[in-house]
Amino acid sequence: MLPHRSLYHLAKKHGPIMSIRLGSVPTVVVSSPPVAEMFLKTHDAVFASRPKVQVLQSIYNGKKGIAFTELGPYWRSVRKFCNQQLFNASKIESFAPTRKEVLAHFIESLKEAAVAKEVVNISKKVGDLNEKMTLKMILGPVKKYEEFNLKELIDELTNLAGAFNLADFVPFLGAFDLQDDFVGMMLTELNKQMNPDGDIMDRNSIKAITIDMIVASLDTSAATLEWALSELIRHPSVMLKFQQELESVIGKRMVEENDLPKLEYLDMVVRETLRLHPVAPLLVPRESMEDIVIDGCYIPKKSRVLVNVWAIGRDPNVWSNNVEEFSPERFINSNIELHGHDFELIPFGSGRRVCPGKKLGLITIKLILAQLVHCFDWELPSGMSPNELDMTENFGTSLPRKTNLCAKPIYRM
Ligand code: HEM
Repeated sequence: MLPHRSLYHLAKKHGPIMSIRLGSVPTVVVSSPPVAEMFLKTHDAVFASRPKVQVLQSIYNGKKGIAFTELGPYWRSVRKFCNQQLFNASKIESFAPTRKEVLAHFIESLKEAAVAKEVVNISKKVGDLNEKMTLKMILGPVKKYEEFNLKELIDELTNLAGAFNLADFVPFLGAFDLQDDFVGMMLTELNKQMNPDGDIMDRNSIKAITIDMIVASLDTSAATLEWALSELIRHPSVMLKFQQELESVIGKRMVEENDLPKLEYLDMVVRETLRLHPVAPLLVPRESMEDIVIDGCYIPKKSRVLVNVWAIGRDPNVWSNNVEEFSPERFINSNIELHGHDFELIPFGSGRRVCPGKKLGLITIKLILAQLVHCFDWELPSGMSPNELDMTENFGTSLPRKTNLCAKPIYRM
């Protein structure tokens, strides 16, 4: 059984704070919204660090990225820099034309598949599309990455992490040929903010941060998209309601990014998808920075903390008894949002380490999903009925479907 599922069943028996040992590491598992709030809000400062991941030490050649870096001046500088340079609203907005162009090509290729009555591997296609959109934004106008199957390399890297050797990796990254001006500018800015006695940033630090960013963004958005479309295919009445919203708000044209705030049902579909299928089911592990007692439970310094958001999304005290049912309607008149302040629904985490790519991820997911559903009906192959669709999860760096989602697009515009 996958870890988030085993821990969910254990929590039902032992409660929302469980202390377990993973090897020699004391580990605390959090499984309810009020307890998550205590860890990620009330005592966020104590739990905002990350444990050292041995494998990454060698992958990153002793350099640090952002996602697995301990709390301290280095992480603060990198996070501030990324927020300013990549995640601020105007930067995200400035890449809207790129997203539009890449998506238009994608829809054209699906239209061709529809004419040829072909079954499409949606998981793969959507993964490729998301990769193109994200890399153009993170790496900028760098051409060379297109020569590599980066996704495959990263998958291999994360799967074989134990056996991975950076000696092979650095030359490959060198081929990105990150422009000297860009790297130089980043280094000057970052080193300006560093504590003089602390780490010094160099080209390999930038590579570590860049890789972190790519790994954090690719699988997460792609897995969310394939779950969303799987649930829509399994629930034709939800699909229909969503298509009706698109028809009435958009009409017979492509969806634009500035339409997204008007699509309320889309927003509910995405919230419901992330409730049932949080792609980081245990968030990214935290580490406590001092001894602390929470709810009568003593937690020693350097304990690992796992927040089971998969279990929180199935808490019957919050979501009533139909927790396993995909029902976007549960969000009608609900004020449970994805901002990270409502602990009933925290697929992006919360507090200091909350996902900085949340806004970008949600725009990408909503735009692609709306377009796929507005332009096409989807039919499962070989006469398979919607309730026969396999929904098994596969545990990896994220929580994707075990089998690829394949379906036949039928153009409907
Ligand atoms: C569906 C999309 C996404 C989901 C569900 C997701 C989820 C998460 C989660 C759960 C965390 C850990 C939060 C915590 O510890 O409280 C995280 C961290 C992170 N995410 Fe995302 N993410 C998504 C998309 C993205 C995108 C598109 C990017 C970048 C372009 C990104 C970059 C990062 C980074 C850099 C971190 C580490 C932050 C830190 O440790 O300071 N994520 N994400």
